[in-house]
Amino acid sequence: MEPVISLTGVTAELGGRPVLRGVDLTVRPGEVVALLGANGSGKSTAVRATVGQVPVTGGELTLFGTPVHRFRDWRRLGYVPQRSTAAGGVPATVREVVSSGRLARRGLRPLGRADRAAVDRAIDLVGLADHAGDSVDALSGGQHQRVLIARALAGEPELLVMDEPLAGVDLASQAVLAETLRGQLAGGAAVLLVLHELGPLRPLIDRAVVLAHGRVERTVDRPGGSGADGALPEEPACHTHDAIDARGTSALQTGIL
Ligand SMILES: Nc1ncnc2c1ncn2[C@@H]1O[C@H](COP(=O)(O)OP(=O)(O)OP(=O)(O)O)[C@@H](O)[C@H]1O
Repeated sequence: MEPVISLTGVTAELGGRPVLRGVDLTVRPGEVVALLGANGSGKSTAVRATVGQVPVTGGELTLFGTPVHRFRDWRRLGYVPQRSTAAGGVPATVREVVSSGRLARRGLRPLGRADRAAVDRAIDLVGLADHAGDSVDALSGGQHQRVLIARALAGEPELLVMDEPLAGVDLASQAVLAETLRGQLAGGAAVLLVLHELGPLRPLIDRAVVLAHGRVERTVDRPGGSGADGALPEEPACHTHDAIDARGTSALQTGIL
């Protein structure tokens, strides 16, 4: 089956510094791949390169078989950026922000019945039906994150790319997201997501890819499976710095990160 995302020896630079130093990564239809790694290891850059926001300086990156620089079919892809970079200060309601997720599908046509139904479905899926008319500025951080997820879902994408979708989201909402993703997967979607903790998404993940210094350090298949117990700790600490306690000794015994 043709991969929906394929990175082969991908390099990228930011501010003149190499950030991705030859990343290989494949996501096939229906797969969920998690990108893990310490702060600064290149996770967000890999994701942003995948959605065409960071230019690739070497190697090959294809989306649905097309080199990313020639890819135009963005309606097939839903993107949830890191929260801090998204929609800050925009005076819009939840429904308006989520409706913008239909843009790539409908262009400049007014919202049709199918568009409105998809928007309502997405808002419902993330549990914000009671807040659809609220200003996003009035939402909590975790609710805001759910709006961004709903915006991506509203486009009914074949591929979801999410940068830390669980950041600032409480456990109950993480479980809601896991259920939502399960529904997307049942519909055949593929998912690439940056995570700091696998949390309730663990059983859904086909492959965990750990980045270090802009390269793939290791790959763990089926981190939720029984055979992966030794490879992934119960709940990986994702920041190397977090694993160092006040005395400067490592608090992590078996962590992959
Ligand atoms: N705009 C920029 N200009 C220069 N360097 C940058 C820029 N953005 C990020 N970097 C650097 O690129 C490296 C990778 O950053 P990236 O955001 O991809 O890491 P990350 O793994 O997603 O980290 P985190 O877990 O903190 O989100 C870091 O060393 C960072 O300092």
